[in-house]
Amino acid sequence: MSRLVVVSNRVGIPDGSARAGGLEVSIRPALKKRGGIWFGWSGKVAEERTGAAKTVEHDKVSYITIDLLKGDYEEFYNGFANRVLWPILHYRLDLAEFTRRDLGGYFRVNQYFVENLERVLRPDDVIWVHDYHLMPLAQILRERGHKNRIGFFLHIPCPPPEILTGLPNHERLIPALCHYDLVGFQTENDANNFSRYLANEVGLRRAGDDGFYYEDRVVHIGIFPVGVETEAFTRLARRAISTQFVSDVMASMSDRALIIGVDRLDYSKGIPERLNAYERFLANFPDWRGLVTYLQITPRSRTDIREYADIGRLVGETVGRINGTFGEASWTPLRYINKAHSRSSLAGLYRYARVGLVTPLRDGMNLVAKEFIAAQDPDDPGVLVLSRFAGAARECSAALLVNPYDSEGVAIAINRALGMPLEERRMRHQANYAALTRNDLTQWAERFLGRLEEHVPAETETRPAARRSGGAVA
Ligand SMILES: O=P(O)(O)OC[C@H]1O[C@H](O[C@H]2O[C@H](CO)[C@@H](O)[C@H](O)[C@H]2O)[C@H](O)[C@@H](O)[C@@H]1O
Ligand SMILES: O=c1ccn([C@@H]2O[C@H](COP(=O)(O)OP(=O)(O)O)[C@@H](O)[C@H]2O)c(=O)[nH]1
Repeated sequence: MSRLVVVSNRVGIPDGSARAGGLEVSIRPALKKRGGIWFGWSGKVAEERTGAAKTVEHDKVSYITIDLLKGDYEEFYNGFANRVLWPILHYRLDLAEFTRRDLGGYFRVNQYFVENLERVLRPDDVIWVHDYHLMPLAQILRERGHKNRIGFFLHIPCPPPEILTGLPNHERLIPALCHYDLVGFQTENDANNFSRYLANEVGLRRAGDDGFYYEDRVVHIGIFPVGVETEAFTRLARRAISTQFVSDVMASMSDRALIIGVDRLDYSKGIPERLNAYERFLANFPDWRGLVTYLQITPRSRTDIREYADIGRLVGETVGRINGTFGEASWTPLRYINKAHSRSSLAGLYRYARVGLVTPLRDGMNLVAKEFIAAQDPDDPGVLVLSRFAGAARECSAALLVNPYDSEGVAIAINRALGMPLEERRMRHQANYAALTRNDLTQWAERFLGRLEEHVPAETETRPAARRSGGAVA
């Protein structure tokens, strides 16, 4: 079996810290099983380029990281990746702030990744690149003569061509993905949007059921919804429920029903809209006042970006308003926490909660939704209220699916979840849990890598040059 080299902006070095972010969570077990290299950013900003990558060896995996310079961090991470690609791929053209300087920084850092990566690359390595930070990586590697099999997985949504074409320089960025052998998406919708873009905007010709001819090669497209380690997470939750941490939370609840939300502080997660829905719930279903507590765990994220600071302020104000309006001396309706929690603590809280609120405005997958399901006691499960715009809604269709923009509808769903009869809760939970076991995290990685490795090596799979411009292709 070839050596696996995973490349992503974030690298999950196993240092025991609680970090919020699904990409790290999803890659770690796959690499642990197969071994290999995990290459990416250290998360540190350095004064100058030393050129030295740092390596940590742990359990068959070499974690190799490089620092970014302040300018790289600003232009690549805060700039083009998170102020342009993140909002646009989450359907928020209105929030994108494009500058040519940031675009330059994006390509410069991708080039820097490649220069460091090729020091450790072997010709038969299988390279798996993750996420929107590194879209041009394969093109740069190919231009430097690397013929490895290279796959790309997009963890976040891919919007329709009508939105993608609003991305400045989309003509350079999106077709760059065709230098990968396999491009994977979370849902059918994302994959179809990408295919429509390639067919209609780039004018590529289809190659079989799942690919397109591009220059002298074929790019394959696949759907690989990220899963969780379902059974392991269930065991974690079973153990965590009796820890001191969860016992302390329970004791503080005075038998009130727990509603829980866990999200990075990100506008894509729909937190203000969710809080408005909770406010509506308290207003429209007054019998529940004093009987529920909503706990929102929201670690800060991307704090140097204005939109993230804005959303932080808005959430803080909304929490204050709700507690001020509905709170009593003996009851706080809403607890809002910015501290990141360990997965074990979260697992225990999910199991104890009666309702999980996962209502992003748009989300690639949302692992919190799947973890909430995995954590439940099958004999007495809580209910998941889930946005229809989260990738997880495809598989977890037995959740109460809601439109996160409709605060009254979400309020009704919260009321329904809290009052749901045991039989219905069990049926919904069983259906969702079965969907998770059909596609857990190990299968996700195996399916992606299996598909990547089943194709003949890139250099031998050549086809006639594709049409590079023009209208739709049948
Ligand atoms: O690295 P950060 O800027 O701190 O952000 C954290 C991660 O957020 C995003 O996660 C996504 O991947 C999840 C797993 O597939 C998916 O469930 C979720 O819907 C996505 O939003 C981002 O894609 C990662 O690159 C970041 O590391
Ligand atoms: O305090 C926290 C908050 C979140 N998470 C984890 O971070 C991941 C978040 O992934 P998700 O796909 O829900 O969203 P993302 O943040 O990647 O957009 C999940 O595994 C959470 O359990 C965590 O470990 N501690």
